[in-house]
Amino acid sequence: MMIGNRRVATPVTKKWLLRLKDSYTSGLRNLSKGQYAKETTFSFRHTEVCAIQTTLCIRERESLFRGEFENFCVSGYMEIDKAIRESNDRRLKTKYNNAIYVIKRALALYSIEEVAFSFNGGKDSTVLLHVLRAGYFLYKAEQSCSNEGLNDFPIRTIYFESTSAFPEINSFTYDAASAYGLQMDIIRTDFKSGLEDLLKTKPIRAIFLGVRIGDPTAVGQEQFSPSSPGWPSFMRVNPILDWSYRDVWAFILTCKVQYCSLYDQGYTSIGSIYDTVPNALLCISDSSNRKETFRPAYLLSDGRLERAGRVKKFSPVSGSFSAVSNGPDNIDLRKNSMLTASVIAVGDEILFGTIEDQLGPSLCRKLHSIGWSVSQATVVRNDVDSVAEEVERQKSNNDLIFIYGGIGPLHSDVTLSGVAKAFGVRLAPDEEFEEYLRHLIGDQCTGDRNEMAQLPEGITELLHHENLPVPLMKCQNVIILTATNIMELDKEWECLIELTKSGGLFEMMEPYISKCLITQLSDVETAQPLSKLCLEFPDLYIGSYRRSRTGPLTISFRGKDQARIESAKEALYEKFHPGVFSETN
Ligand SMILES: Cc1cc2nc3c(=O)[nH]c(=O)nc-3n(C[C@H](O)[C@H](O)[C@H](O)COP(=O)(O)O)c2cc1C
Ligand SMILES: Nc1ncnc2c1ncn2[C@@H]1O[C@H](COP(=O)(O)OP(=O)(O)OP(=O)(O)O)[C@@H](O)[C@H]1O
Ligand SMILES: [Mg+2]
Repeated sequence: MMIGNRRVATPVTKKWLLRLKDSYTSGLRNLSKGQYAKETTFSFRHTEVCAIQTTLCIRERESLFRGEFENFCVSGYMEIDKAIRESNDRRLKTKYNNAIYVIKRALALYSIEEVAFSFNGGKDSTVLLHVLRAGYFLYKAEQSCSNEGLNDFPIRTIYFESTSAFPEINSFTYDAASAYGLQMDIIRTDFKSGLEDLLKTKPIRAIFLGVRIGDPTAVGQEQFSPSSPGWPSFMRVNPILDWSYRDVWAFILTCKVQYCSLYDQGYTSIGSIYDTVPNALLCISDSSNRKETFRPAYLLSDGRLERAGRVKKFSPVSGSFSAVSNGPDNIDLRKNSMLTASVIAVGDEILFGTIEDQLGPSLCRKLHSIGWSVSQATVVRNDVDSVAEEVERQKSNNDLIFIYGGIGPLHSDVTLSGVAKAFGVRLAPDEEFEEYLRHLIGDQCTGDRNEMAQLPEGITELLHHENLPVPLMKCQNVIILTATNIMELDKEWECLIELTKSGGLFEMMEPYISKCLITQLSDVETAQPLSKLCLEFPDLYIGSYRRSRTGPLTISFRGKDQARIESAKEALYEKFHPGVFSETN
């Protein structure tokens, strides 16, 4: 593959490099030092080759675009079209051609007054801006059989401006609008009412959006999708719906178009200032001055993790993650909030009683230690439907589900199929996962290996950690553990916590505190006062249990507020003679 005057070998040999981070960062380091001669050959995986390719493009680009906004460099639609046609990225060409086809179809179906472009300065929006311009001018050229008089871009552009947008996004949007002569309608209300008002006064029937498969809002959408029930009526046109994260960056870098500067600071998908941080997967920490810097967005190797910088924001007040969804005043009072998980073990042997499940109880303790509640721990049979039914039941009632057992190449390893079925997707081969397996299993085993590399399509995130030989998997809110014993579980848990701290995988809550009292009082004596105590302290979990019918009764208090636990304990003491309770762990 020729990139500029350098040659980078595509991975023709079987020597794939497993450690993605190390291999490509060292590759890129070398490249940036300019040590490689014209014919240097690398053995890289396709994502790495793409990263190197984009780096080379960006370095050319940097020299072209210094001085960004003062001198916004305009790309003509002909240049865009030419850049794609001349590129040897076949996949990008296909994606581009499909998008142009969708745009031409839309323009054939609706008049120019009836269409609008929803533009917000994000990377997907930026791609759409250029593809839409190219599509529009190509369409017009076909119609009029000439290129003359084709300088204006008349498609109405709508921008929902918000005070919670990043200033960089705002200024990029305005700069792009003036550079490309966009006719902007600025709307300062929410999407729905803004669109309602707009559609009352304008004849808009179709809106182009930069939505892509993998965006949470893309679920169920096609290239032409009517707006949802309850929304004003229009057609959503999604020309880049099937583009991946890689395709987006390949387009931007191949066409050398400008994009918002935040993407060079580690932001990979941009929402509001309250719910977006740089993607921790791009973080370079400098231990000498304790400073964190971030690599640019186009270097994110696994596009499925583009939203890892969304939703959670580090809260300096509490020193840990908190949910900040609606603004700074809404900092979560984590003591009162509750997140629930459920735990599913897959294994006929546990149900036969041949094997004792130790992972479930350990996982429950671990979840409690990070402040999560466990709503249910179940064991299901090694059977696709049993797994699917249980996951389906639990996934909407819990924030997270942990599932283990039934992972591997054996006939009884049905967990992934069950998870796929629960989400209504199929299992599909995953190249990246297969590489991990190949490294782990070696080349002796071929048949089963491929089978194991099939993952629920479109919903699986691989959770990489350097201490894990094979990544864990997350399918929406289901985390699939591969541990088969406590030691392996401890290790996987440690990795999950580290990933959470660096990338906001799930939320760490205020841990639970518990206190236990023991007494020789009988159940009959304690029953009524305890019931009353539960009503007085509804925010605490107050339980009681015996380890034997004749031994002492244990009363446990569990909650997140030490003072409340102490008050409940005192309130219980007051209901009985002094000295009948003693404290234990
Ligand atoms: C022009 C436009 C049309 C939209 N139409 C719909 C719709 O029909 N149904 C819907 O649920 N959301 C609709 N939305 C909202 C988006 O699905 C989504 O909530 C929004 O783009 C925020 O995405 P983000 O959370 O990734 O930033 C629309 C948004 C825009 C800008
Ligand atoms: N504030 C907004 N104004 C206009 N259009 C918007 C706005 N927010 C979202 N959209 C539309 O929804 C699409 C999807 O938004 P999304 O945030 O997923 O992508 P993006 O902003 O283009 O890129 P990124 O994923 O990097 O944030 C946008 O491309 C745009 O068409
Ligand atoms: Mg965005």
